Amino acid sequence: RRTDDQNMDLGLESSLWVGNKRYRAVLTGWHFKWTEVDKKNRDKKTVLVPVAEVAGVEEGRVEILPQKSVEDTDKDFTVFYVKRSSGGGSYGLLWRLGRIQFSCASRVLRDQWTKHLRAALKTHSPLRPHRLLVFINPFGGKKKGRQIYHSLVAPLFELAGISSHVIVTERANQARDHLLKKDLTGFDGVVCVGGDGMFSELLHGLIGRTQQEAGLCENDPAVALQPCPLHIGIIPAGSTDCVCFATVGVVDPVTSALHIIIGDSQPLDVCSVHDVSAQVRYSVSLLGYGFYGDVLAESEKHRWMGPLRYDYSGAVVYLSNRSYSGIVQYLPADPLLSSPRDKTRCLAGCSVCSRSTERLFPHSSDSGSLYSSHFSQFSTDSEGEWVSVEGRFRCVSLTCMSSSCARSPLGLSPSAHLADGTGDLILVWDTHPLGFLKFLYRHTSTQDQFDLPFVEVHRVKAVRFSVPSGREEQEYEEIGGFSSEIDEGQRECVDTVSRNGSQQHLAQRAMTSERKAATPFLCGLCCKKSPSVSVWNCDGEILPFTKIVCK
Ligand SMILES: Nc1ncnc2c1ncn2[C@@H]1O[C@H](COP(=O)(O)OP(=O)(O)OP(=O)(O)O)[C@@H](O)[C@H]1O
Ligand SMILES: CCCCCCCCCCCCC/C=C/[C@@H](O)[C@H](CO)NC(=O)CCCCC
Ligand SMILES: [Ca+2]
Repeated sequence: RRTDDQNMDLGLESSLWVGNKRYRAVLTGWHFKWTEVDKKNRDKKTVLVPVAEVAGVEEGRVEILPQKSVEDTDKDFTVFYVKRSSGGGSYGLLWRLGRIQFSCASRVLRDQWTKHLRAALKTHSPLRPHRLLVFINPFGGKKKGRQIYHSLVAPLFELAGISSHVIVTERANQARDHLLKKDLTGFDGVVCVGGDGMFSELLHGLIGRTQQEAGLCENDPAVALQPCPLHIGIIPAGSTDCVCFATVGVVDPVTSALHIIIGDSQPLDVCSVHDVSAQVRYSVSLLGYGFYGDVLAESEKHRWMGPLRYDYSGAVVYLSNRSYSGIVQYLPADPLLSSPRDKTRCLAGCSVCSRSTERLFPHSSDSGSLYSSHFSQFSTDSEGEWVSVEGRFRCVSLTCMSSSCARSPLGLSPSAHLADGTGDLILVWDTHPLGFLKFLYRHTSTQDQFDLPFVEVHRVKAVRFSVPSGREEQEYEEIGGFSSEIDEGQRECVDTVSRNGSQQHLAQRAMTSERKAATPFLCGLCCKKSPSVSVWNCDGEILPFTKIVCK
């Protein structure tokens, strides 16, 4: 890194006026600051803005939002920058467009300021995008995607000198297909205006395109995937917007637009989900079987309700009181490095994530080989020991990030990291309805949802899931409250660790007294037929297969 002294060629210092107040403005390369000076030449308040957070510099007195207006005066210039707002209890995560209009003593000085500021921007913000491909889903969330983009985002992109090619989608998967097939030359990034489903389309399109160009078959679980050269920007306009919330910290189109403008980026863990034979799917937030799969399947019938469909379907599925048999195998991550029960939160500059590259790819020097060495560890099962559990579950969830969203401000796994190469596997064993309600309710508060006797959480590198043989074909089974069949299921639950191919029995799970006490209550709720197999919810999309291998 160069120091400020070495950057004095970009520096500038002079008096400037804002209205009738005099300021001393200083540009040092990395920073632009202005200090009000009183009549006795004493310094008052200083505002310091990193050059990397300057969104744009305009000649004249300019306003952008809510509408653009320009007063073309030849001694004035306007600087737009990222201003952290404490609104909504988000402690500076909410960003607004700050604006200051300066007057100079002469036009020459004004031109010097605009020239120096723009040069500093080029030098100190080299990762800013110049050309973006924007996909708008006009039907996501509350169907406001187009309005959000045109009124809040496009003016900011224009200010920042970004040219955008906008496509309003006319069908599902259009954005994915475009990324897979069309010419992407000249674009520095892609943007989705929509929800998690739209993000997922772009993710699949970009990963697929990158593998195609590298001549790789992404459906082959043994293939080492190539990293994607393009970044994805998310303008939230969906129902859950979990990827946006968990990465940016707030769901706010202006904040997201500003992150895109200044070239911010956040690496993300992506989980590949393979069927036995069919196409691979990718997940970054929730891969969920049981409750979350059922909620999604139910909610698809009520899309017309908009974001409310999840609340309605959540209640319907909760009342149907289902649990499912399953065999879960997982490869634990190194417990010395982090744990899903620690109290860390993964934010920008997270120490676990900043060391993750080194840890995951210890012998590599460039990103191409980094990825190869990462995935080669999964092609052989030599690293670590697979743990196997079998029984009846309310839900089995795998999340690569916290998956926080407005419904669940701390998320499915509050201390999950965004880019540490691991996911958190949450096993919720069958329990009585009130116990499960307690588990769900804790997602909405700061209470630990893992501190319950029927919940387990494991930080993992890979997971396999299947249903016990015979179950796939069996479409319905009689549940009849906590019937003898469920007790049977409980007795089935065994934890095993496979060591050198041999299965070592660890524990027999017993039905807790809490569960037994709830049995009569349950009978009233669920004496009806229920499917024996659930579906997988993969970031809000239903997977057409049950048996999966994830890494
Ligand atoms: N023009 C379109 N018509 C119909 N469906 C579309 C169109 N464009 C995109 N889609 C699909 O709509 C689905 C849902 O979109 P999106 O994720 O934007 O909103 P959402 O489901 O309301 O929000 P969230 O995913 O955050 O819950 C996506 O899976 C996407 O493939
Ligand atoms: C008594 C109060 C009970 C309240 C229960 C709240 C539980 C909330 C947990 C929320 C977890 C969201 C995980 C994110 C998943 C997204 O990838 C996915 C796509 O947008 N959303 C859903 O599948 C939508 C899934 C919605 C589930 C409700
Ligand atoms: Ca992770």
